[in-house]
Amino acid sequence: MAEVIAEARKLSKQYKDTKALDDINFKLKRGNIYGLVGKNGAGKTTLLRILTGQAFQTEGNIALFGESSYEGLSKGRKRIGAIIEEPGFYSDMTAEQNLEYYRIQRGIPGKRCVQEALKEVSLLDTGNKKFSQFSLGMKQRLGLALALMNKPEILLLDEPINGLDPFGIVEIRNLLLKLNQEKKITMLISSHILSELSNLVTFYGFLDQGKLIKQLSEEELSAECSKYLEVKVDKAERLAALLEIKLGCHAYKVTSDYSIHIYEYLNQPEIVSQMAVQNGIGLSSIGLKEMSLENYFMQLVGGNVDETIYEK
Ligand SMILES: Nc1ncnc2c1ncn2[C@@H]1O[C@H](COP(=O)(O)OP(=O)(O)OP(=O)(O)O)[C@@H](O)[C@H]1O
Repeated sequence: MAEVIAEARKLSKQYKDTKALDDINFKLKRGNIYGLVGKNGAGKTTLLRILTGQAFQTEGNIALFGESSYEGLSKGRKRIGAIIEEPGFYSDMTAEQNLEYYRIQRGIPGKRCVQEALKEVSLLDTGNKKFSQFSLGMKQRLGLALALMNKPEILLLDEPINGLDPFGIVEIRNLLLKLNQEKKITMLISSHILSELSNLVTFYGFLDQGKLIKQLSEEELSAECSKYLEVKVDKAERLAALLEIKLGCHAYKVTSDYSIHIYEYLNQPEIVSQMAVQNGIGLSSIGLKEMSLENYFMQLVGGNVDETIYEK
């Protein structure tokens, strides 16, 4: 079992009129890339800010590396790198000059860490180029270099992919994967776009109006978003019984009295429809459906959309 290196227990944060976090329980395990997904205002930044000590909870507590005392948290925070707000880089300074400025300001000993961090994010060769001449992707990577300077074990990244073009998204995603796999850095990454995190995240938490409404692994999410036959009938329970008895099929989910999702026979819906009709079940429709990541998210946080591939 992987070690829990950051944890929130019954964590709430009340701003004057807003409950930004409401009874959050979550665990970040070593080696994981945890994706925190929620619409704007869901509370993602607030959670990250509490972990870094930039904000304080009104109820509950947090633990870092198993420690929840004031001293323990201060020590733990030295092992974290974070990009929560856009770091204020100087536009007329180079990548190296900007990092050197922050190195001194933060009291990080040894100049070498600047070059090492720039190397990690492939910005060593930017030479005299000023920050103002950087692409958005380069600016994001410099932010990441800043967060890497203290050789963190955990990276907390607030919307690191926001605003990037598709090329920039792939670049940052690959970089984060490399840091996770080669440097064994555990990550907590927030986003308001679920699909941005795919191919990157190992565990998801969905935050809505301050509540962590669902947590699941990448495999579980893929299974929930897989293709299925949606069958609308007059008696879903009876169809379920027939699926088991007549077809030996257990891969189904009854979603209402009149609807059932079947994860087999995707290319042979007629097997299901014939069996239903032959056994006196009223069939009103059968169609192949697939839940996209964004639609899954919408369904969780209030919308209700899905995609039909074909309808019979
Ligand atoms: N300093 C503050 N004072 C009052 N309310 C705040 C403060 N910071 C955040 N909030 C409120 O708390 C709620 C959660 O905000 P938070 O920034 O954590 O959400 P978020 O999911 O990160 O969204 P976004 O991506 O838009 O930043 C919002 O309703 C926000 O308006």
